Amino acid sequence: FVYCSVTELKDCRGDRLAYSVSPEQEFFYINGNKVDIVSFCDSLVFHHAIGCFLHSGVEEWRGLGRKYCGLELDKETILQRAGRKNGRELEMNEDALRKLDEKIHQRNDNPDHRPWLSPKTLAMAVPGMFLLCCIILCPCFRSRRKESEQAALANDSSSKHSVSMEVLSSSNKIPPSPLRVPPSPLYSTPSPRFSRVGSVHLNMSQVIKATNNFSRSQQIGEGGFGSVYRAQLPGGQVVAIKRARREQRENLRSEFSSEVELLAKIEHRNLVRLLGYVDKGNEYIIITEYVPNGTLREHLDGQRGKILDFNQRLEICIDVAHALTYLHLYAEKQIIHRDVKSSNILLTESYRAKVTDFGFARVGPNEDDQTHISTKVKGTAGYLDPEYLKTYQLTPKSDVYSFGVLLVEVLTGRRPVEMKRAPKERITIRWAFQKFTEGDLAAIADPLMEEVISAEIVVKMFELAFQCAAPTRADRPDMKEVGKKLWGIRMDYLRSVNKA
Ligand SMILES: Nc1ncnc2c1ncn2[C@@H]1O[C@H](COP(=O)(O)OP(=O)(O)OP(=O)(O)O)[C@@H](O)[C@H]1O
Repeated sequence: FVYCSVTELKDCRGDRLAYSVSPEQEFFYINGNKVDIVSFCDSLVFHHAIGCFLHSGVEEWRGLGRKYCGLELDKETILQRAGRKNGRELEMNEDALRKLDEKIHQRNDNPDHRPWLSPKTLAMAVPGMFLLCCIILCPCFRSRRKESEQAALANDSSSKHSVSMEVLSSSNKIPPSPLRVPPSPLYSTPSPRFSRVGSVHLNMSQVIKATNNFSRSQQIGEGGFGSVYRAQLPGGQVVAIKRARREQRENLRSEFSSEVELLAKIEHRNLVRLLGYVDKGNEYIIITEYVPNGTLREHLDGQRGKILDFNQRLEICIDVAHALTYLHLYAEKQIIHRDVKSSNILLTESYRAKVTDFGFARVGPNEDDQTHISTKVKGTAGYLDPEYLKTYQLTPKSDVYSFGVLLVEVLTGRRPVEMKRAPKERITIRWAFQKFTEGDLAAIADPLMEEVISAEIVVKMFELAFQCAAPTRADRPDMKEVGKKLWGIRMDYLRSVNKA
């Protein structure tokens, strides 16, 4: 299934997306510049979400979106837009979009850029919100999301976008910078050599036995890397066994090395622990601790029974903030996760969070005077830092951006990109920010959350989310600061609950 053509997608603002794929090569372009697949898909998701039209080859574009970006382009929207491409409706869309864009996105190339939440914006927005929400949001949280909407959300594929990562070279092995806290004996690992990794040492036949020959009944999940199985070892220990997908094993070699090498170096209660691995012949298998209570995304979708209450959501966010702070600041080498998203957050029975999936993770800058590393863009559409997308410069602030998107996701219950929504609502963070500035908190809080929460608390959470997801990395706080702020919000929340 190969495209051998060049096609263009005109967007409402004049960008042109194009691709050219032959059996040997595939190229992706934005405005004539060759870009990598992640930038291309991110752009495609965005342009489609805002209701742009296809210049030609609707079916080709749909196939492309599905194959490379895990994106189901909505045929009806495309055709409708295509039919009206010179019409007034599109001009109005462009205009509205431009205004919204100017309002919420300070441009990266503007030296006078300010964070989305400047004190002035807040000064205007917060009193409005208090008036509108009458201090408490009692009725706001009570409406239930319709079942059909749930089904549509479940079908949304925005979170599936995996691209393999380059091998972590030995040049990435760095001494800890003087600014970084020296690793405690608890965190240090005795040897980076794979053969000594972890506490579980299984050979392939033991893995086959433990998984009942990779039986479907033991399969608990499927991701870009492959399938994940629950297995009980002879001593009774329950583990997760991740097996690379057959057809992708060669491509995934680098992702596998990356995940094993990085997981081997970390130990934190909010990070999934590596127990062992198998790298034999054509098999790549990672054995990690088993985390029994599903992913955060499944809980937000209501697929796991009881809906997460506000306090649980807050604690999960604090756990993730701690995990990222550890990776950025306290691990032996700075690690940038690069794929922070709700489906990579696993929950324990007591709803504590553990961050997983280090397939895209990278060691941070290795020189004291280096602020970033330049690298191909990897990650998941919707969570990707726009500055990293534009400059290819990776810093821990890219994880902070993704964390901001995650906070909005946790508060609204919506995925970062929801293609089945009206065009204005498809990019969740833009829609949420628009509603936030209008003071309409009731519209953005997750309707599945049924509690009464003080508007002040909700405002603080959204403020923090938008600060984390500021377009420019200099405007984003670091993860340690984010963790502290979340703690403060939790204290306020507990006080407000005790008072009530
Ligand atoms: N340690 C674990 N304990 C319990 N369930 C797990 C564990 N690891 C993964 N899973 C389940 O398997 C699913 C897929 O796992 P994972 O996301 O790690 O695979 P992946 O191929 O790396 O995915 P991605 O497409 O995000 O790269 C998860 O969504 C989760 O449901």
